[in-house]
Amino acid sequence: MKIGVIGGGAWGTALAQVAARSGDPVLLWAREPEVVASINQTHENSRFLAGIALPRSIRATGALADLAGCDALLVVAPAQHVRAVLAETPVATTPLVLCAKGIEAGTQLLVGEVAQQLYPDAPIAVLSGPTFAHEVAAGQPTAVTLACADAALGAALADRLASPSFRPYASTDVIGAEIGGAVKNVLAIACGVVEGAGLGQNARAALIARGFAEMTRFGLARGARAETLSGLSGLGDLVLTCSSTSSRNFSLGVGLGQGKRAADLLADRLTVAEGAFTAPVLQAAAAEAGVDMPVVDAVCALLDGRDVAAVVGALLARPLRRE
Ligand SMILES: NC(=O)C1=CN([C@@H]2O[C@H](COP(=O)(O)OP(=O)(O)OC[C@H]3O[C@@H](n4cnc5c(N)ncnc54)[C@H](O)[C@@H]3O)[C@@H](O)[C@H]2O)C=CC1
Ligand SMILES: O=C(CO)COP(=O)(O)O
Repeated sequence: MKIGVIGGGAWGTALAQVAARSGDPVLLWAREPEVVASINQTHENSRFLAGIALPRSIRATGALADLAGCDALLVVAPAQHVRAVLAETPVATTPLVLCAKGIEAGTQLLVGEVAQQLYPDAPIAVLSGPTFAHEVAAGQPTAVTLACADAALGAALADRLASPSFRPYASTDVIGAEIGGAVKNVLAIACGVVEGAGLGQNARAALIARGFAEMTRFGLARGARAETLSGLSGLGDLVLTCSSTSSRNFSLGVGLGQGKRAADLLADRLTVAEGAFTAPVLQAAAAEAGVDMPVVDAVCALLDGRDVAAVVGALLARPLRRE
């Protein structure tokens, strides 16, 4: 199975390396000419994944047309850019494995739904879980959810990507796998705020638990299965991203908690903090579905520039309720 990767950021590059562990050639499309040159000439992505030596079997291209002929495509562009990039990609019936974590602004579609809308005849899979790119690239043990409605194709993709340090778990719940990754990014911002504002470890644990309740309510309303939400792509990724400054979303929250402005924190960022884009879309989608998501609402208020103490105070002053 010849793998193509769409997106030469940290995660696309790490996944190209995962796919190359079999010894087979991997073709990676990157948007930036300097990334293409860096991978092809120095076998390193010095812009997005510096310090990791890549095998020569990974070749980079700046032309999406070159991906024609791949047997499966890993889609690793940021969520808000998946539609534009996929629209230029020769796909037809090639299986698409969505690896971005987010919800499209405007349409409220998960990235797998965007891909399905563009290519109704392409089988869709989702790869998601607790996966900091630099740990995966360094060969540290990692487990993910690999969800595909076609269980046989899901198993073939899992076999193709598995290695002693990368362990995919099969699922057929594509929606559930996507919702976990999209929602946890927003909750990670909230946990970063707790850190930045010095609110303590109790508050962080409470946010993880109550945030997971929000993820579950929203996920079930969108048709996700409870066991997927409590698995690697949901609770697993939530715990990872809510506990480490290696998370871009958590780090953004730390800045907000310190009273910095979202616009300043996001300006000139080289890397993507998906939760900042997902938060308002998720808030609107939850409101339309009649799902209560107070932590997500609080993150939106902070991204809009509201005062940290006022937002935290309002969250804690809500009427008491049953767990
Ligand atoms: N970095 C990580 O550890 C992980 C990231 N992800 C997800 O993978 C997706 C990609 O993130 P990273 O690889 O980390 O990106 P990154 O933050 O390392 O790099 C930014 C990426 O955005 C791309 N980009 C910027 N503007 C663009 C545009 N207009 N059109 C298309 N692409 C554009 C850049 O080419 C680059 O590939 C995100 O959804 C992220 O949540 C998922 C798991 C782990
Ligand atoms: O999705 C991730 C880990 O699973 C990466 O998280 P950040 O995008 O917050 O860095």
